[in-house]
Amino acid sequence: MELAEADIATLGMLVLATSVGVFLVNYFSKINIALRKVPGPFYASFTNLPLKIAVITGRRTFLVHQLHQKYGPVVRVAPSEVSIVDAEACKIIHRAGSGFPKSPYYARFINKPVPTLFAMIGSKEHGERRKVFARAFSKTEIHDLKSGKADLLKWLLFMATDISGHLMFGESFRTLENGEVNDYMTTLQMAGKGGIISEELPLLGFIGYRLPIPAIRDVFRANAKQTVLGEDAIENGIKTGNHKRSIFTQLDEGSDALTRLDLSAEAGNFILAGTDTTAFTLACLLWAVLRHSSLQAIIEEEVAGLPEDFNDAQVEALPFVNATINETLRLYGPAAGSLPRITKQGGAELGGYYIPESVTVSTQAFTLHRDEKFWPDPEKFDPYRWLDDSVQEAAKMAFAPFGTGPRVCIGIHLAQMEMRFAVAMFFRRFKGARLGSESPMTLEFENYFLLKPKGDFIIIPA
Ligand code: HEM
Repeated sequence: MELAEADIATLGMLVLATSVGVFLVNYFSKINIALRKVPGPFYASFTNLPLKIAVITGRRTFLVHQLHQKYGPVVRVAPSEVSIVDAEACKIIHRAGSGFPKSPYYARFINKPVPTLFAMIGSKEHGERRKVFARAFSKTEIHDLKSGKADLLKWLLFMATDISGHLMFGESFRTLENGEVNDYMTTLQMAGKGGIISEELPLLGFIGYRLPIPAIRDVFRANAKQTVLGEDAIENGIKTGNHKRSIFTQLDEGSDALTRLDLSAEAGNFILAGTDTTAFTLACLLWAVLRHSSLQAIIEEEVAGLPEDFNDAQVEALPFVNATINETLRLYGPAAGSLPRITKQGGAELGGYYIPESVTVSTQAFTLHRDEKFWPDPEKFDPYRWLDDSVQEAAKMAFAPFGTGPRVCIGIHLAQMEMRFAVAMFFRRFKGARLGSESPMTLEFENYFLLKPKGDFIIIPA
């Protein structure tokens, strides 16, 4: 017994000594000394624990936003991570040839031994892969490809899933028709959360993957399963010949170098990147508009003027519909959290501070989109601000819902077209619809990389 107590005491001393050692090494490291001038909470100079806890509880973007409100546009959020929302500095970090590669953080979005467009780090490798997909995702090609009570988010996810199926595999998943969540959707919903928690807490990921409790185990297995489903869909498409009508037939020079493994990895990532993003944005848009009957009336009037067989160019010409989509992306953009990059060799001067090399610098549109310098009364959902010419300057400096520079979203035209069509169709078909009383009064989000609106979004047709 006495021996056990002595052992515990020794162990305690060891843990304490190790913690003090780690603290001292971190505190007096070159990076820490260089970053001391960067404002931020004291803990950030020696631990990333509060940030980690925020990540695994789905609150990272909001913690970082609070820190910016307290400390300004450049904030140290962890020993070797600085968050930057100074508009000029964000441009420096993301522009072509900036020398700030994506951080290894993006590896959590792949589940294959091959990197994908989204996760590639090297700019040469990324440039080559981007060229292969550039034309297929261009506005012209995307155009040519398209030939009681309702749970809004569910139906929007059905829509986005079916469109993704069409584009990636030449075949719809038919979830809209069947009205049922399929295996692919359940997997997608879990993949983001499972991947991020496993990356932050590998031991929990390891145990979760093996737990005999399906509800928990499936969350940690979703990433791997999503890849298998992607492979199956590609194989099926090839067998049936349907893939000939998919995005993968529009590829440019260099596509010969893509293996079957590359294709299914890219397909898996495209579906992940393109499904929830558009569905979440549309859910927020409909929620925000249906809460303001005056906005609803203007949109209903605009879309009522479209011909029966309207096309995308005609919806793109409707000022209020487009202003409303932009305003939704500003306030409720689904990918507005941190986009981490690594500082280049020799470090850089960003937002008035010297940041040494090899430090993670993350920028977040969530905060940039609420900067009063550019967006007066920033928390107000106000599509009218987009009808004023002066908004152009603000948008150039501080509007980046799809990212900017060479890593800007490749699906931007697809997403915008999908959202324009969905808005036009909804407000033509469901004139006078209203939100059910179950719907949330204010929007709150769960943040596992994407910002997913919380709550039931119930629509009641007129
Ligand atoms: C409202 C809808 C969407 C939003 C807000 C959005 C947002 C973003 C953002 C912010 C990035 C930059 C990430 C970074 O720099 O770290 C990005 C990249 C990307 N997005 Fe989207 N996205 C949307 C829809 C789509 C769709 C429909 C696809 C379809 C395939 C897609 C595929 C991708 C890919 C592959 C990348 C990586 C591009 C590269 O690194 O070259 N996204 N997206």
